[in-house]
Amino acid sequence: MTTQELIAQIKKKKSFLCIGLDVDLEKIPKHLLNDEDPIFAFNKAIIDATHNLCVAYKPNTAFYEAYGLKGWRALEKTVNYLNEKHPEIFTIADAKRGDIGNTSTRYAKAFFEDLGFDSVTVAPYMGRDSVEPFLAFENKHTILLALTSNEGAFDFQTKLVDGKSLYNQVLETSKAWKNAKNLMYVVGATKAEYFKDIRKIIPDAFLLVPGVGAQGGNLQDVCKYGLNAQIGLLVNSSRGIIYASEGVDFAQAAATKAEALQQEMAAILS
Ligand SMILES: O=c1ccn([C@@H]2O[C@H](COP(=O)(O)O)[C@@H](O)[C@H]2O)c(=O)[nH]1
Repeated sequence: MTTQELIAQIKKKKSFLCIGLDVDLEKIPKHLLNDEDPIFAFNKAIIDATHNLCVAYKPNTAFYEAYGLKGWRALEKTVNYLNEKHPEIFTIADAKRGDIGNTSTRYAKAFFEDLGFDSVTVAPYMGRDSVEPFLAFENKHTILLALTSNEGAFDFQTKLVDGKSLYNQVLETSKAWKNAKNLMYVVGATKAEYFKDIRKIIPDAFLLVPGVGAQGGNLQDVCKYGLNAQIGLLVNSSRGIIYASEGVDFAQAAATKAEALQQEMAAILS
């Protein structure tokens, strides 16, 4: 998907909501456990109920890898379902990959070509040659970890290196990489006070912003400095939406939570 197609979808739906599909069999409604593929059954119901309210879905691959082959098959069925039924939706494999160049190429092929995701999250710390293999794919997007939502972000990412914080160095250095137009960045909603400085370095890039909902991040705070002329934000909520109810009404309850965020976004955009 091109960035322009993503922006057009955001404007049409008045939403920059990304829903995280982090499926935990211990948290999904019990009646689904009788299904042949409970993970996919859960995702399909959530997608059917919420696709008009969001522009992206982000399965975190850890939640699928944890179930071995069954999990990978459910992940594949989920992204196939999205690509077939809702091709306008932006898909994010939250896999946090990155390795030496030839290995990164295999990761990129796995997520972009085999599974057909629009984007994948990548860790920047092995440097340029570990990220450029992902950037080589036309109309696919590499979402680089910049300033993450967790407490541990302060262990390294905010530390000064040559007078600048490490996450700052990640943003500035990566801008010069080949095909940098295919870069987006992860910035946690819990770090809203950093958005002003981040936008000075990367005014035009899209930011994937996890941490609203269960982690306590606030949409208004993120938008104050995070929004740019092309919107430039994908704000993610996972547990806060998909586990709104444990009952048979779970998908409707998820839609109600998603709609509350979408309405807040529509008001901000207007
Ligand atoms: O900095 C980061 C990077 C990734 N994540 C992931 O996003 C979701 C957040 O889930 P919630 O349930 O809405 O808290 C999850 O998959 C994380 O692994 C993040 O939270 N922070």
